[in-house]
Amino acid sequence: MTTGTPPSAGSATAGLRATWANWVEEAVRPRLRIARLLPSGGVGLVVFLAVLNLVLGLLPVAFVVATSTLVGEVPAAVGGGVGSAAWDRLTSIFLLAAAAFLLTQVLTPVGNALGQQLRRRVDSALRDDAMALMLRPVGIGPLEDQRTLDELNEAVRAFDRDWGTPGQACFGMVALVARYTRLVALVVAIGLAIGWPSALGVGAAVLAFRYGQRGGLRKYSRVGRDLIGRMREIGYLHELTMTDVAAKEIRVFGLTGWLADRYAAVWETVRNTFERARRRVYLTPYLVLTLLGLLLAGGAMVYAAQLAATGRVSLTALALGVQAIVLAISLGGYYPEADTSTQYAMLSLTALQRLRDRLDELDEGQPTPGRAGVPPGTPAASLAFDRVGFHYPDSDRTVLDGIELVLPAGRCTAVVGVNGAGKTTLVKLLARLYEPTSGAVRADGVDIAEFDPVLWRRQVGVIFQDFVRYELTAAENIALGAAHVPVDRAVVLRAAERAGIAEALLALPDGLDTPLSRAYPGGTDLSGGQWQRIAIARAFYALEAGATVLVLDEPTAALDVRAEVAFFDRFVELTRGVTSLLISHRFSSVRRADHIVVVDGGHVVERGSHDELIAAGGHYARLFTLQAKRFARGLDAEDDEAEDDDTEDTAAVAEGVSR
Ligand SMILES: Nc1ncnc2c1ncn2[C@@H]1O[C@H](COP(=O)(O)OP(=O)(O)OP(=O)(O)O)[C@@H](O)[C@H]1O
Repeated sequence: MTTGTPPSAGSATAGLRATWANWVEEAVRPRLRIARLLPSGGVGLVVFLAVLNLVLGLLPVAFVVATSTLVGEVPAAVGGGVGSAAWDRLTSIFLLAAAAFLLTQVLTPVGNALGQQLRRRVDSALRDDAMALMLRPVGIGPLEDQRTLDELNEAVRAFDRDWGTPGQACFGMVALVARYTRLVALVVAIGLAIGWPSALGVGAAVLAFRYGQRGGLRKYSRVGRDLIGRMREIGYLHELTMTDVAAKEIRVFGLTGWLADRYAAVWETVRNTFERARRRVYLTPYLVLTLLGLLLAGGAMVYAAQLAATGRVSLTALALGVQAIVLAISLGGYYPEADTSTQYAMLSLTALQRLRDRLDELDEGQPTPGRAGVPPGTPAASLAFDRVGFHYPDSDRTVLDGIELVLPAGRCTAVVGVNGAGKTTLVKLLARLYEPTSGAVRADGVDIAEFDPVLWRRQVGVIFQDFVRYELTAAENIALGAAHVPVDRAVVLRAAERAGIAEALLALPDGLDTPLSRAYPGGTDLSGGQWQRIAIARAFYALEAGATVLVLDEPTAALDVRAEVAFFDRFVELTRGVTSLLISHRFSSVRRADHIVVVDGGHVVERGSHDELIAAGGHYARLFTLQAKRFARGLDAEDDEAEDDDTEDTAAVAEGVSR
């Protein structure tokens, strides 16, 4: 025998509580979020639209009341004849009904046009908000965090289409004033005409229909959320097929059939899941609620007919009751102006809120906007990584482990190390895209965290390995190295010359003004190596605009071997007096640097000049010799396929590395 409270009672209460909490979370809070957006559409416009919708809600009811009264007045008017008081009353009521009808026809498009204005204003304000939100982090940690990117993806989906936007949901919310005002007025009309039990029954039937409709839509949208991974895969496969990026490889490897099959299979899974969900979510509730609604509305109709048959209601009351019931029941369906857009907007706004929460959560440990200015000429003595330790957020792996590294001002320091050694991470810390987890980066002894990041970054010209190929003109691509100063064409040209790309750019159809994308009229695309030179020119432009530190992360990865040797031969010359940092995993490329640092396992394992390091016979010497031998044998995997005149280039490198 069991004793105590039956487990079912407690679990039923807990279940109810969970359902309630879930409903508040999914249906109430998101609606409040939509409501909070309304003021951004303009308070005056919102109030005007609300009043307009109130009127639009009442006009059809006025029409029904007028036509019902008209029906009741007909016998007396016909009896009295034209010119009688009853006839005049009939005419006046007819005019009233006509006015209600015409006003509805005139005001509905006005409401729609103003509603669109509300939609545009709200969407534009929200888009600006979302943009500001993503530009808010001083560092890039949040932008490299997958959860943040997922939330962002979900939030901006609302802006990627022109339906179902939060602005449209605001319009829909105001339009609901018309729907529900009409429902209340019709229930009152039914109550007055044929009695309150019928009125409440019809009102309940309409609300039950509405609940079924909206609840179904809510549950259905959950299916979409559960399928987000599949939808992402569809988007990815679509992009693979429809863009030129993967076109070569797909054909060379014969992947077209595989891609088409996979695309079809994922779509089929998604379609089947939605189909099953549609049946589950809509069919049973639809049948139950329709039955309930028909019973209640039918009951009210039958009751009205009985009243009429026994002479307990007037002709006017009967006409009013029947018309009001029919009109009210028509309010029990889907509201195209509100329902779908509200549901999608609720999902987007909830995702936007989660994005905000996630960014707040990630704020801890992120670079903060320091206030101090950067003294002119910094660094005058050195830039130093002072026992810097670092691991990426959400990762326990130590990338830098108390690293000590000094970049003497005005000299060229090279950091070399194998893939994954942490070289790019050093650059991210130097540019304050992340904050060290321990230790500090110091410029002339001052922790750079104290500087205003915007001012500090103007001081540092950085070109990353994955630099951006802006779909802008060649001149703009270079001048973006210092967007805070007006574009100087002479400087652009000089930077292009230093990077060895000026001649190629001037030969383009519009010279420096040629858009570097085939997506624009007169535009052209460049080769990988030419793009890399554009990026290098951007860094030179930053130097001309006042930057004192130059950081190039794998600047020659896309250059051919001969060009790489030539670039490094000139680089030290061109940047004399600049504090420069060259990052490379190719040991042979940095031998001309004043100072070479070898990073491995989060530590500096060796430092010195090329000759000193070779003489030391350590890590650097071993890897340098290994790579030089590979060059000499023409086996360097990164280069051997790039060359037309392979032998000549290999000789150039072999010569370069052994000089
Ligand atoms: N955003 C990130 N989140 C988590 N781990 C990261 C992130 N970026 C890099 N890492 C990890 O940090 C380590 C160091 O990466 P980093 O890019 O600094 O290496 P690297 O020396 O520049 O390599 P390569 O020569 O291949 O460019 C690697 O193990 C990498 O996987």
